Amino acid sequence: MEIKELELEGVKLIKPTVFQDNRGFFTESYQRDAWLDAGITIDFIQDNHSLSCETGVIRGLHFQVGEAAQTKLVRVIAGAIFDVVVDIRKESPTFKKWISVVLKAGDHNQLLVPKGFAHGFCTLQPNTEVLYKVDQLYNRDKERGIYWADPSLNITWPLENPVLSGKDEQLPILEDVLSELHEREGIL
Ligand SMILES: Cc1cn([C@H]2C[C@H](O)[C@@H](COP(=O)(O)OP(=O)(O)O[C@H]3O[C@@H](C)C(=O)[C@@H](O)[C@H]3O)O2)c(=O)[nH]c1=O
Repeated sequence: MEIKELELEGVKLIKPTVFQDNRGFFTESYQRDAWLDAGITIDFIQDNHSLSCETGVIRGLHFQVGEAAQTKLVRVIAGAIFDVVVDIRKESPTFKKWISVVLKAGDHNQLLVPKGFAHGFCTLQPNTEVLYKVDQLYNRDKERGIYWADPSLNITWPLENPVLSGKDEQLPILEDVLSELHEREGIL
């Protein structure tokens, strides 16, 4: 297993060991003790799985606030995504900075998204399936989102007219999300 620290503190790319043979491959896509030994001391309690049928679907940018904030461990088992992580911690030296990673089926890479970051992705192929583990349960009241094309973030998505959910179409820009959370300093 290899772990690469990416440019935003705490965001890691994890490459598990993969055993190839004449039948295909085998990999331990998650093994609690090995991941703990590698410094990923997170108690994952929920697994999520999404299918996006078309190329050019954007899901995001999403996060949960307060006690419901989630660490996510993201991987792709069919298709490919342009995966984006944005630092939304106001006190962080990298506040509003984002990074992207292409995750695709067959490369087995996983992206660790810490609490305090918004997450979203764009599908690069049809029928893309994303699996991710989270360390807090889904909480509809605590979920928030940022509009994918927020000009203050300047994310260079690989397309201009994505397929979005009705919810994601209506998301506010980061500045408005932060004003809404103003009363709750430190919530991220
Ligand atoms: C995320 C989530 C959604 N749902 C439900 C709510 C809704 O009816 C349906 C679809 O939800 P959404 O439209 O929010 O799904 P989606 O847009 O795929 O949301 C996901 O996007 C990516 C980028 C993330 O980072 C995730 O944390 C999550 O926010 O599934 C759950 O029951 N549990 C969950 O954990």
